[in-house]
Amino acid sequence: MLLKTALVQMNIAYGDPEKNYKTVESKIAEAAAQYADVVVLPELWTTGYDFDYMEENPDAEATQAMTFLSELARRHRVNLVAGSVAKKTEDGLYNTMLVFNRHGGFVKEYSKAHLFRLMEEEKHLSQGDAGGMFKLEHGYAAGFICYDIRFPEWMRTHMLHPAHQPDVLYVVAEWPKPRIEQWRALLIARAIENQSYVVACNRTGADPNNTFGGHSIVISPLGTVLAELEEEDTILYAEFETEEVHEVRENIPIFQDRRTDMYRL
Ligand SMILES: O=C(O)CCC(=O)C(=O)O
Repeated sequence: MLLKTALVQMNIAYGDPEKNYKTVESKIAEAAAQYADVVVLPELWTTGYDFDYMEENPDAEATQAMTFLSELARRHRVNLVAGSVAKKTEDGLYNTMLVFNRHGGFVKEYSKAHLFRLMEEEKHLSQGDAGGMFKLEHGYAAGFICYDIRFPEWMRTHMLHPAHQPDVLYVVAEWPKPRIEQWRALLIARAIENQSYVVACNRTGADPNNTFGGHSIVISPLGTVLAELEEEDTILYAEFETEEVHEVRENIPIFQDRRTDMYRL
């Protein structure tokens, strides 16, 4: 299937959900007017890394965020890989990705599995303990959040799903500028080693502690960069044929050639 993706590389207003909601509403409308099939938002787009706000959040259970996203998906007839938001449950506060289909139907939530100590996530958040697999009209996909991309075994675990191998790996992030070369290198490696499309949306701008590097990027299963931004506040569009993963996987059948009998010392 030909899939048109739209990655919203936005500057997130720190601790100001009202402003971020307005931005996201207009960006989704803009992407839908360009006939995007899937719109991708960055990590923690409602508040940024404002942990004080997250802990006092009036929308603690993300009910408002979910209603808002569902309504936008339905109104604009777009699938949403809607970045992540802070979401409280009885077990803790999570950094949670939300996915909706074109009809506004809730598809998936995935809570960040690997918490990033350099930004003190482990002091404020709980780590998710379930996978990021989901299905949209284009087929199976998996979602990851920022630091997750440093864990190839986590992404590979999704590729080894017994029934459904994902074709597209979605990544949402607030990745700082000083390590943006690592962001690119890690994402290209993840695309090649998993023979999958990687669709990775980062934020731009700054908060009181960090400057973020942008470079939202779409990468083919061969590791070719199909589209990439620098640090501008804009939408990145890229379209690709999801079926191409099958040709790549048949040509160099890495999933058949794994030596699982040897992968322990
Ligand atoms: O791994 C990195 O360098 C950045 C990760 C990060 O910023 C995050 O997970 O929020």
